[in-house]
Amino acid sequence: MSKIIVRGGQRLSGRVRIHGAKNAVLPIIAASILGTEGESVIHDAPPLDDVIVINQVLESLGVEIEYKDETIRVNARNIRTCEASYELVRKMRASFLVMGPLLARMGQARISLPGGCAIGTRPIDQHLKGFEAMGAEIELGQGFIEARVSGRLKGAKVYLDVASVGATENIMMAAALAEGTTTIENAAKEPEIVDLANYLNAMGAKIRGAGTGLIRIDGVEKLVGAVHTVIPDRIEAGTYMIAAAITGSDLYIDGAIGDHLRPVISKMQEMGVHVEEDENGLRVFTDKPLRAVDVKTLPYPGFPTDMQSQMMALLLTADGTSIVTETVFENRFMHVEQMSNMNAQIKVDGRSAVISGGSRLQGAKVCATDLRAGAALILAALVADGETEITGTHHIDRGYVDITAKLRQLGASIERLPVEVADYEPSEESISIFAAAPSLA
Ligand SMILES: CC(=O)N[C@H]1[C@@H](OP(=O)(O)OP(=O)(O)OC[C@H]2O[C@@H](n3ccc(=O)[nH]c3=O)[C@H](O)[C@@H]2O)O[C@H](CO)[C@@H](O)[C@@H]1O
Ligand SMILES: C=C(OP(=O)(O)O)C(=O)O
Repeated sequence: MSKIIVRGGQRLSGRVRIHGAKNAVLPIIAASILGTEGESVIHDAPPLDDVIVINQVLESLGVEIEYKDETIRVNARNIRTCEASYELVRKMRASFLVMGPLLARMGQARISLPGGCAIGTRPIDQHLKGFEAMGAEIELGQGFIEARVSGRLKGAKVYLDVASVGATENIMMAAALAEGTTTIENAAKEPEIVDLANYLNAMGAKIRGAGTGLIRIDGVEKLVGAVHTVIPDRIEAGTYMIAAAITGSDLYIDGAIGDHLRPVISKMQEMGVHVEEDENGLRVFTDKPLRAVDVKTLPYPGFPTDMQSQMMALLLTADGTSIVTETVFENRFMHVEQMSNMNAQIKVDGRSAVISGGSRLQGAKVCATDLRAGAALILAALVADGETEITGTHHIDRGYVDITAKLRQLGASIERLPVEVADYEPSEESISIFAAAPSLA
């Protein structure tokens, strides 16, 4: 266990390299299960705890994985079991993404319930609705979800009640090997969906419309290993864009794709931040005090919920009052209490938070309650007076490669220290993102 110590007040400068996207590589690794022949080679796989966990899930199924220098080689010719254990699935919700590929290839899958998490209940009803529409029988019991189909899954018309990223991915992977055509209406449009579809198509799938609300998948009989390079992480890029703006610095975000970050760029420009785009990345800098703006999270291409807490950190430094409305997850304001310990002036009213900008942030002892909350606390700490100590760093390690080293190299005063178990409050278990009861509703 470790804690991160930040001493605020340093200007940053230079360039920071953006790693491959966590939320793209996880479904891509899950999809590699579908390759009955050949090897998949996945480049730019970021060295993150979540990537290690999904690799372990695949290995537990009998898939051979080699992970070296940000490249993963997958040989999925032999699947030994169709059951993903509680021990692994509890570590990471996205493990549930192996359900679609296993069901399509093996005709059965038994996965531990992924459960809710700190940011909301996170049901999986839309995933299951899609599998059922394709002919699967679903049984729930003893903390497991079991899905079976005799013969192949059948193509079906699936309308998603919510444009769920995970359900779109799981159904798309299952449909790739189904008999006949599947359409997903009200599909999620995130760039990570497009990246997954590109990988599946390289494996031999026939998917059209990924990135729009209507995806059409003509099922094929066989998929084979393929070579793929994962897209850059737009949320990691957005986090460093805010690091530049909050510290009044000038940074080059190497590898960021402007098109994937349109809502973040627009909001930051509305605040008075300068963003210059070229083919290799983005330059972000400020030359005047920032203005307050209102932000509402929405599915892509709306403002990403995964950038909400970092944006809130930036709004704390703006002139005036901002309102942030979270519409994607019902409980994603846990950073507010931690930020309040740093003298942030924020009032939460249901799904909205009213942020009074301009009060000086003070260093404090705070806890990362989830991944992006942790990133936002680091950002706030970069401009706080004095020292901030952040625990709960295992959440941050799920989604940011070497965040302390990257920020230090840009000029931040930041270090990671080991933490004595006795000093660690609240306990890792009690803030576990998997603590809440599972929900299917
Ligand atoms: C690994 C990964 O890619 N994680 C991302 C993914 O999570 P994830 O795929 O879990 O998020 P979803 O898009 O599924 O969730 C969006 C909303 O839909 C609801 N819902 C979802 C599924 C379902 O069957 N029923 C249902 O009601 C959820 O409770 C939530 O309110 O998209 C989220 C929304 O952009 C991001 O915050 C996560 O970083
Ligand atoms: C919520 C996130 O991830 P996950 O869906 O893996 O919990 C995130 O990346 O911010």
